[in-house]
Amino acid sequence: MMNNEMEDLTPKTQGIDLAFRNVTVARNSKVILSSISGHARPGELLAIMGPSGAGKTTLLNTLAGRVPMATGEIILGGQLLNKRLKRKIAYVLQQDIFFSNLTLRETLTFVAMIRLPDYVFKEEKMKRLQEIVDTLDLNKCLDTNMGDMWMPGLSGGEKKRASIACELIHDPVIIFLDEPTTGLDSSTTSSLISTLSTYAEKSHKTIVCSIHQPSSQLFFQFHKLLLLSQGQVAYFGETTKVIDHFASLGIPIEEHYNPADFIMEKLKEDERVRVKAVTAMKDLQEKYSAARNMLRSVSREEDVPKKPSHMNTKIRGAVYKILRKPPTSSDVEVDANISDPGSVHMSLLDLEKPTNDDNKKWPTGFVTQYTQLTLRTFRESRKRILEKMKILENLLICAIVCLIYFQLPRNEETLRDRMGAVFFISAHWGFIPLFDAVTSFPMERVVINKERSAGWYRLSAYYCAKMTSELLLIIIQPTVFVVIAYWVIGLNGIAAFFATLGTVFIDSIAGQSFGLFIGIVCMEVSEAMTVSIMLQMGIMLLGGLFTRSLPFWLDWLKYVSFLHYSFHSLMFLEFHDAPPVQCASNVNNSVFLSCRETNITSHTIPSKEVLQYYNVTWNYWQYILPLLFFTIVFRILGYIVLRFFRKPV
Ligand SMILES: Nc1ncnc2c1ncn2[C@@H]1O[C@H](COP(=O)(O)OP(=O)(O)OP(=O)(O)O)[C@@H](O)[C@H]1O
Repeated sequence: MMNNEMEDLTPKTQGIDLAFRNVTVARNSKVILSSISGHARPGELLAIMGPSGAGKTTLLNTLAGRVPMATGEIILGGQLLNKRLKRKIAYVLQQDIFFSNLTLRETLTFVAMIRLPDYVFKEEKMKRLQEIVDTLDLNKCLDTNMGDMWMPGLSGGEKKRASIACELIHDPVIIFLDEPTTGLDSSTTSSLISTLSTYAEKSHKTIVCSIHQPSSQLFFQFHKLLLLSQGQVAYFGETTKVIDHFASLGIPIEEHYNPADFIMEKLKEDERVRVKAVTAMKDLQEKYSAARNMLRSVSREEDVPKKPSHMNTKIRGAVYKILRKPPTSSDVEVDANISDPGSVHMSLLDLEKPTNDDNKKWPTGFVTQYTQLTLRTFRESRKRILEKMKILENLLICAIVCLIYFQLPRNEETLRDRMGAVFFISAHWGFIPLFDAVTSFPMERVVINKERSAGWYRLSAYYCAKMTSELLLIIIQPTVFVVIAYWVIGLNGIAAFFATLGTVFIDSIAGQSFGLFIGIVCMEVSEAMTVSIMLQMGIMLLGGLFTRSLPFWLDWLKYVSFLHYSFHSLMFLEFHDAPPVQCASNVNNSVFLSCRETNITSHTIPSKEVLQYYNVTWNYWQYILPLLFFTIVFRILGYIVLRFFRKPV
């Protein structure tokens, strides 16, 4: 059970009022939300309830500033929602989105380090983290993997609490939760809602939470209720007054009936009840809106103290009468003045003056973000890249290559095999990181989008971390492979060995860059895989092993294949300054001039001639520089696509 003693949790910021007026959202000419108004104060837990498809998630997304096409007013602490305020909102999404390979401790430590400002010492950050872990009773699963549908990890309830912990860490002023009880058993649900309710009261925070159909015990833990039906307000007010309100509309809630169940059933089953409830709310809100406008015009006139305003006093009296006596018998709370940015909340505006820290776009600086993201990506990727099965697969492939090409004699008959071995090394270590990278972006896209939407860090910090944290990991396997295969096959000597190792690293990094770019452009694993397989075929064919002379109109294509450069640079290393290659036993069949010349007795082919025969006519750096160029260009292009074409909402 969760720890309801919230004393430990010492939030530094007080919550602020939330008010929204006439929020309307339409998509593809379909109205999803129509003129939704309401408000919540610090210390209150507001429930947004309604049948499936009523618009709860859309409303929460809109209130969190994530629906650009929404119209209406959203006012936080007296100010219209802006970028600065958006960063103070915590939004716990319906799905719990995490990196599955990280433990809860690693996940929460990352969040604390990146979301709490740089001026807070690490010890303080960890203390705050521990308070939240205690409050949400997450101690016993700190070292469990987050997990996903393929890998066992935290339970549904623990994951939900972990999502909430990630949002509470940065001490938000307002918290939105989209159906936090989905998939939880009744005792976990009840414990979660009572934790939220206590947290709202004790820490004076405003909490808005969408919920399907709570039990009656749970229902009354919410201070306020906004009932949605087909995108319209069917009730807004105190939860305790909902029964009286429906009774006043001629819809009495039967005794011992769960009010949430009753209302939802009535709204769903009987269109007349639905229309009645919506119309009553609309009338009520229109009356209050008119009263508020009158009040506002009176206030404006009074700002110009020219004439004594006994007329105004009369109007005021009338307005207050309307406000005191709503048209239904219940005291349904309607946004009378709290949502008015021009009146009461002007005072809050002064209290909420942005500090220098508030004005900062990001909670932490680039260095902290880069360091923390590098650490997290390294931990997450380590388990993926150095997966046991992958290591085994590569060792097996290495063994097969060693058996096939074991101690190749250096003669003309085996020259083709030698070339095949070199091609295999360059293709294998170009494509393994390519395919790994192709799937890595689409797989982490959901997590990154969630974090980018909430403004956790700069895209540049994430991208640089992603580009550098995996470098060390992607060169481990080719190193093992080359160290073994190079000597078993019997390739060129020691100097060429180190150059080959370096070239294979660059090949792998070029492959990874290309893969990352495809992954960013496609963003869906299946689409990215299809594109990569098609490109792999093209790259292989243009690599230089299968085709020596391409039609002139296709010949240029080889220059856009990274494999062309890696293969040719490895060929250069294999035959340049290398021991001579013995001519074929029947020199008349030799393709090399040196072997066919009768006056030559050595019967060896100079390296230069071999290289020329295989069209390796450039020097080493002329092959390596384009490879490096590819690496850099694809990384830059990847960033541009992510930055401008893959923006989260
Ligand atoms: N992009 C869209 N285009 C068209 N209709 C949409 C779009 N997004 C949502 N809707 C529709 O808007 C309505 C409200 O969706 P929303 O997800 O907000 O409902 P909800 O109350 O949260 O539902 P649930 O409880 O099932 O999660 C639904 O009918 C949905 O089909």
